[in-house]
Amino acid sequence: MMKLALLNELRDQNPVVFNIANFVTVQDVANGLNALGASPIMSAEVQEAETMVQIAGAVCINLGTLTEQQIHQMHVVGQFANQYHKPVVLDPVAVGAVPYRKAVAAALLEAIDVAIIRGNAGEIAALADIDWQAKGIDAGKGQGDLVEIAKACAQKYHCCVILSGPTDVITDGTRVAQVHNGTPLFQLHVGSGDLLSSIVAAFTAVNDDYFEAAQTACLVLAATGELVASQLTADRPATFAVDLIDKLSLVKVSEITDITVIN
Ligand SMILES: Nc1ncnc2c1ncn2[C@@H]1O[C@H](COP(=O)(O)OP(=O)(O)O)[C@@H](O)[C@H]1O
Ligand SMILES: Cc1ncsc1CCOP(=O)(O)O
Ligand SMILES: [Mg+2]
Repeated sequence: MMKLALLNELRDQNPVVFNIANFVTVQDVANGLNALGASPIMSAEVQEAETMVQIAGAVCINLGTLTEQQIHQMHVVGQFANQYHKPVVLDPVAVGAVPYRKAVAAALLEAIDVAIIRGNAGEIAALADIDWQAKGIDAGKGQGDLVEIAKACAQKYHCCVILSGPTDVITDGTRVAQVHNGTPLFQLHVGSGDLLSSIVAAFTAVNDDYFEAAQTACLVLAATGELVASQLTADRPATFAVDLIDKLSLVKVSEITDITVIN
């Protein structure tokens, strides 16, 4: 069930979201979370992993620019997150294009209980072992039914899955919700997916029904982007990115409710 009141809850609670981020989009993610009403913190040092997890309401692990040292940190952080009952969101960047990354993600998913996996079609299909032609960090092309792919991934890893794209498919392996809001401008801005994953983590920090938290996060970002795009006179990816940060801090529940397209 969609619960947009969670946006106000998030702003009241201002949860700390601990991100193992990539070096490409880290600032967008920090500013986007901050604007929305969460409190981002990034760390790459394994020595402070336990404290970071303790002070956080949720953890987002992004594989974007992984190194061996960081993979070790991801395992340590994930284990502390499970120990302290903090939800983990995994963003499996480019696992559909790079087999090494798929192996890293599979090992993490074996070792750690993850609340939500958030990826594009190419990434989620790869994790579900379904044939798809992913392209770098992008979804690429494939034939399959996106709902069935997302469900297969959720069933395989016993967690919620968000398969994002023009329509976001959200599933716990049985129940399915789809958010149809958004704008193609998201695809012209590198980091839209990373921001979504961290926003998903922020909502899991304030709501322990992860299927519900995932839906709200997808709708809030997609609808906010759609509102921003409706004010632009041409496709301006850079302006879109800046205006998106502004709108994430200004957007009201009523504005999102007015344009919500979900089933
Ligand atoms: N063509 C599109 N139309 C509407 N929204 C989109 C479109 N493509 C992506 N989005 C939105 O962009 C965000 C990032 O998703 P996505 O592009 O799938 O991630 P990634 O950047 O990891 O590939 C999501 O909120 C998704 O709903
Ligand atoms: C370009 C790039 N290279 C490694 S991570 C990254 C950013 C991925 O961002 P997103 O998946 O959110 O578009
Ligand atoms: Mg991505």
